[in-house]
Amino acid sequence: MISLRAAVLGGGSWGTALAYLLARKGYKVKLWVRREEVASELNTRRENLRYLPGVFLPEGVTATASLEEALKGAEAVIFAVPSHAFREVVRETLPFLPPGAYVINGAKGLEVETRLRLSQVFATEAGEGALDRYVVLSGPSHAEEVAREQPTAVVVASRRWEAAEWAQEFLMCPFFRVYTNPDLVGVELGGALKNIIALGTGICEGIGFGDNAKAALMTRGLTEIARLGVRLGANPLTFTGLAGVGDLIVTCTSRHSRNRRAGWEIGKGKSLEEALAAVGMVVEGVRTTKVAYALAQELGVKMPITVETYKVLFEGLSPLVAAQNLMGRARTREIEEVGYC
Ligand SMILES: NC(=O)C1=CN([C@@H]2O[C@H](COP(=O)(O)OP(=O)(O)OC[C@H]3O[C@@H](n4cnc5c(N)ncnc54)[C@H](OP(=O)(O)O)[C@@H]3O)[C@@H](O)[C@H]2O)C=CC1
Ligand SMILES: O=C(CO)COP(=O)(O)O
Repeated sequence: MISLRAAVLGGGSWGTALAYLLARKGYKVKLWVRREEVASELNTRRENLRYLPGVFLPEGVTATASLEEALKGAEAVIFAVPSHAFREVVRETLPFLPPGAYVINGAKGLEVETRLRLSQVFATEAGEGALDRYVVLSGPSHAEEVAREQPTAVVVASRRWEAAEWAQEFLMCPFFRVYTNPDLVGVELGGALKNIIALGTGICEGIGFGDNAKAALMTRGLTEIARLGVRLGANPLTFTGLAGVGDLIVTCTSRHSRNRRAGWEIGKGKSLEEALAAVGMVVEGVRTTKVAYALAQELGVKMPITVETYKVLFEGLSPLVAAQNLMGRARTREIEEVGYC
């Protein structure tokens, strides 16, 4: 077995699951968390009680609150912090990033203030050339299942094949199958935008609607994800893959999804703040809805589900009225690009 050194940044559910996976591959893993007391609890208990209870960390994982220590000698640095913390953590990481190390980002979101994808955020901090070693990891992969070695298939994308293939080899193991895709833009957008639809699906379930409504939201949601994605330069085929429909299915249907759960709480009548408190973990779709809503207005892209979700989250629109608004839209074709002969 090849013994590599990896730094995983972020001790939430995803960082903990990825640290578990890499240690099971025989790598030496440093798991960086921002608080000293959390690092020492992880090292003594060997369990992340708050974010991933019931999973025991293999011996190869050592937690630390020092970025310098985490990054020392790392061949790969895996970011698993929420997207709103990504720029700040990248900035703090850069002085210690070993030259030649690959950067793999597992976060699924967009930066609210700039509306940038996270690879663009990375490039603004680390320089454009650093993207040659930057890889995004996405696809249907709930931490709770990965860390229990349940079969999972994901996708890695980079602007350089060599970097994507390196990450593929680095991450792949019998319970974690990794595909490559050259479409960095599409893979990033698929992972971020599906969370909006998962919130919508959760709301719909919370209201008490059935499976027909859920399937309609997922299908029409995919249409608007692809519309915005293509407008931003993505390959439409990416949205038929793991980072598109794959992640959409899992996030809209899984009991593990925090986005779906937050939506469900809202559908049941909770405010956004109450729903987020009930979930107690990151709900990326809330910020992503803000960004996608702004991009849709600015670029003139039709995204009715995103617009109604935005109004429910931020303008106090009743979920029931949002559903009526969607059902009452003017009649239209399913595939606008295909005409009648
Ligand atoms: N969970 C999953 O199954 C998957 C998650 N993802 C993505 O991974 C990313 C991380 O999510 P996840 O692990 O689930 O989140 P969690 O809510 O489980 O944990 C968040 C973690 O981030 C830490 N954190 C929050 N703010 C900062 C900050 N400013 N600096 C450093 N650390 C910070 C928290 O630390 P503290 O406790 O100190 O606040 C906590 O350890 C998200 O973008 C998510 O979409 C992708 C695939 C699967
Ligand atoms: O992206 C995920 C699974 O692929 C995690 O989704 P949630 O953040 O909704 O739990």
